[in-house]
Amino acid sequence: MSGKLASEYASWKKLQSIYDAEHSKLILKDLFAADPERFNKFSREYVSPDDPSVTFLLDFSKNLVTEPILGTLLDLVREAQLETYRDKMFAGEHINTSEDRAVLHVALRNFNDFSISEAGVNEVSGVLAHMKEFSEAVRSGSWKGYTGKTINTVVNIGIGGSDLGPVMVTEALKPYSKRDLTTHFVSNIDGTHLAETLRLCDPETTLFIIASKTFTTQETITNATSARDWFLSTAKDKAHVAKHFVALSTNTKAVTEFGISESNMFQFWDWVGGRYSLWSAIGLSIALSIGYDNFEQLLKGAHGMDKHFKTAPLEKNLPVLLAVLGIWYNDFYGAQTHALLPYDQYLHKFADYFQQGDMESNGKFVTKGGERVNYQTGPIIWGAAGTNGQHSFYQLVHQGTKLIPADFIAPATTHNPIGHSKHHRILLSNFFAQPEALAFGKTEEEVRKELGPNASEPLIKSKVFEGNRPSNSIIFPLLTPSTLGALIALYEHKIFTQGVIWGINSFDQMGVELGKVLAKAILAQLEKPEDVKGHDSSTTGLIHYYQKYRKE
Ligand SMILES: O=P(O)(O)OC[C@H]1O[C@H](O)[C@@H](O)[C@@H](O)[C@@H]1O
Repeated sequence: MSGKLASEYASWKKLQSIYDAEHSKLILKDLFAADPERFNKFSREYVSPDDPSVTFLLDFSKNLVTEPILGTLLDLVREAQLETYRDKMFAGEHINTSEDRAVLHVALRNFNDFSISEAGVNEVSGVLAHMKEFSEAVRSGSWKGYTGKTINTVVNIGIGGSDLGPVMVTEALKPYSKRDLTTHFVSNIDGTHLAETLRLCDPETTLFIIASKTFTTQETITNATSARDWFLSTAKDKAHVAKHFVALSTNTKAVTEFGISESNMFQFWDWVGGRYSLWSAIGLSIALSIGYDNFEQLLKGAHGMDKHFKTAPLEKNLPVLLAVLGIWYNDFYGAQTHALLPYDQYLHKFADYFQQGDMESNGKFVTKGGERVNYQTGPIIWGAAGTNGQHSFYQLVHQGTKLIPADFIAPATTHNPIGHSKHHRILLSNFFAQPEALAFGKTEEEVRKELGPNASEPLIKSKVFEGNRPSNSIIFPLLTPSTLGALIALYEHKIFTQGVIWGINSFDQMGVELGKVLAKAILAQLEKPEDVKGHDSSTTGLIHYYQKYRKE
């Protein structure tokens, strides 16, 4: 972000020559054998500066790095002036240059430690107070529906950043949820998503949260309008909307035009990016589900990680370490993807969440200065909760032809210790075993020994695990709101660090625009075949086929 392409940095060039000269010699088995201190050197324990109970261990010793390589990766961070850009972000400078905006999700969870002067920042506590008051009223039953009944169902209507964060966190923190308040999330424009959700709802006891930063997103406004129609088909009187619809948005005008009064609107600001917005009013469904105090713990956990990111030296700075390890594989080893593999069912949406968080942030081929990069930027993020993935895609991770760096994430203690934690011990035995198998594999010699003299050559070859496949492991005591907050912020700052090194703007999302524009144009042509104009033959042919078979 210093105006240069990352590939022009001296440290980048040095990393390339190290990779060329040494990568064939970087064998995890040998690295561990040569240094009994490897785990101690390449692992760090995070303890929140605010609360010692918020802690986790990051073990990155099973990565294809040595101390000199890590040192050079950190030189790259220095050359890219990460610390300067980080401080600019925390100070509220407009680092989202294409949209001329500050990037201040850290201000949403700032408990007076950072002084930030940007319009709206002084309104954060007022919105939080509104969220507290409202969520407590709904949860206590004092907020009534239009027939005087207590609300027992919440439907969040939003998409992208106005959906994925709340979904992921309410799933992750289910043990803290009010079990008699059901939360649903409707995002897809496919009417099936809304229809199947409304089947589970009673208009007298359902609260709709319309979550949209812009309040212009086609999917959300269409779903919200249909939800309101469904509600009014029973409630009849428009005045009842006030008890059943609230909005989370930056766009007061559009919210009031939709028919939601300003008093039922929870504000946020243009310096909150959609994919960084779960900490804002967009988190209302989280506060409703787990209670405001737990929501505040989530914010506090993230704030502790913000302080760590802002003050820890680079070699101890966990987001920075994750970022440079990712760069090593993405830009030098040619890895295309990065897997997030939580061994915790509650985190089953974690990878989905960071698909947007990472790929919408760093999926860019142009630098902030407008130059096309000549290196890889954001990785493809994917993953699933363990152990399900083991019975699905791990075959390729272990024995496929691709290098797939992965983060294994697990709690030491489960919220559901059934069978005296028997399930959890089995789960964790897999959490420990998979990175071990990936790193150290199984040699041909070992396979031969195991199968005995009569085994066929093809069978022997098929059972060899080459190993040397890198991973990080993150383990923490228990998945609490504050620990989850810290984990999310860890990845947010990792993404920030990588974006700074690649010189791209991690905070705009121009790439989602073209499809939206084309869909609008096509929507107007769907009625009659003769209206279908201006497309290639493939698109025209597809639309004509649809027109032939559509029923309504
Ligand atoms: O909250 P909104 O304005 O409805 O936007 C929802 C989503 O729209 C687009 O896909 C992008 O801009 C996302 O970053 C955003 O999260």
